[in-house]
Amino acid sequence: MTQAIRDLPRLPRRDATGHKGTYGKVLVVAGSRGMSGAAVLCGRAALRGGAGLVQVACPQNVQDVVAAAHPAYTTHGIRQHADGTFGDGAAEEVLALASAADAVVIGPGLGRAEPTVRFVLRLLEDLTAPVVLDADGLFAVSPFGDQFARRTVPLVLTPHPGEFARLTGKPVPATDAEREEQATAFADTFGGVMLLKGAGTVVTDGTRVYRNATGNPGMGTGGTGDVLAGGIAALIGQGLKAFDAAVLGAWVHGRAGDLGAEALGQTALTAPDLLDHLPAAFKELESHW
Ligand SMILES: NC(=O)C1=CN([C@@H]2O[C@H](COP(=O)(O)OP(=O)(O)OC[C@H]3O[C@@H](n4cnc5c(N)ncnc54)[C@H](O)[C@@H]3O)[C@@H](O)[C@H]2O)[C@@H](O)CC1
Ligand SMILES: Nc1ncnc2c1ncn2[C@@H]1O[C@H](COP(=O)(O)OP(=O)(O)O)[C@@H](O)[C@H]1O
Ligand SMILES: [Mg+2]
Repeated sequence: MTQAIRDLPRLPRRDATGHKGTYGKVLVVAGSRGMSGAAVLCGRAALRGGAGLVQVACPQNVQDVVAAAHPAYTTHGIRQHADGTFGDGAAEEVLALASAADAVVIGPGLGRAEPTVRFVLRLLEDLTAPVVLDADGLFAVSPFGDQFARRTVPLVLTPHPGEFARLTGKPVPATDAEREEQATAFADTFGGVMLLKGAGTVVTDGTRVYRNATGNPGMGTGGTGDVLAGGIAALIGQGLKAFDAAVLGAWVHGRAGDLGAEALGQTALTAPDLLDHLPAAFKELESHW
């Protein structure tokens, strides 16, 4: 194994008397017509990540498809525009759901139309639970401005290099050193957690910097990032601080990818295979309880 488990944040042990209320309620705000899979992968990852309860909020037109993809999360069909994206008034519906959430993921598969951007901005204004912002959620805040700096509610941004470039307005960082330097400067300025994905994912809060060594190029396949976002939210829901959840989430996600590649090879690996290998990756962490 490339990184010692003892050097990672500890996976919270599950108390003998714990119950689903103990392990966090995760709300996934994701999906639109044509991208229901992003919501499914994220919701399933939150379950695999150990969340006590997972709710998936998606536009009405994809609710049945999302619900049919897994029996263990609940789904909430939110009002929509004619094109199958979150509609006018959707933010109020989602905020009502989020009032009971311990962590919220916003972004996978939302789309990028102007009303969706406004929807995301409205959620970020009013949410009081920690947020993992990914994919089209990141698009909505790009380029990243002062209005998001020093938020009191924890915010974890999980861009891939293309999304990071959109956030910063600069070209994609060319070297590992540049990735680390730009990610750290970004996190320092906005006061949250930056997880810059790709080979050698960097996680930083502007002061601490973790470079992840698990994972492999087999993970360069659609939907693997949606799995990561759901997993991090689940760890926040179990009580980890945002930075620790991002570090442990990156490690276990990459480890699932490595176990998946051992079993299946890199070429044929798909995002659902990561979900299937998360149990073995988590068991490695549990062996250190
Ligand atoms: N089943 C589904 O419904 C899926 C939906 N997805 C959604 O599809 C939408 C578009 O997401 P995309 O990420 O494709 O869109 P983007 O246009 O943001 O990113 C794609 C581009 O980013 C750049 N990029 C990505 N990784 C890079 C790296 N490591 N180094 C350098 N450049 C890199 C590349 O130029 C790539 O073509 C999002 O809403 C996303 O959540 C995806 O998550 C895939 C699965
Ligand atoms: N060569 C690689 N080595 C390690 N991890 C990788 C590699 N390529 C991709 N990944 C991982 O796969 C995930 C891809 O996320 P993302 O680009 O958001 O995918 P999607 O949006 O399709 O879900 C990230 O966690 C990234 O770190
Ligand atoms: Mg992505």
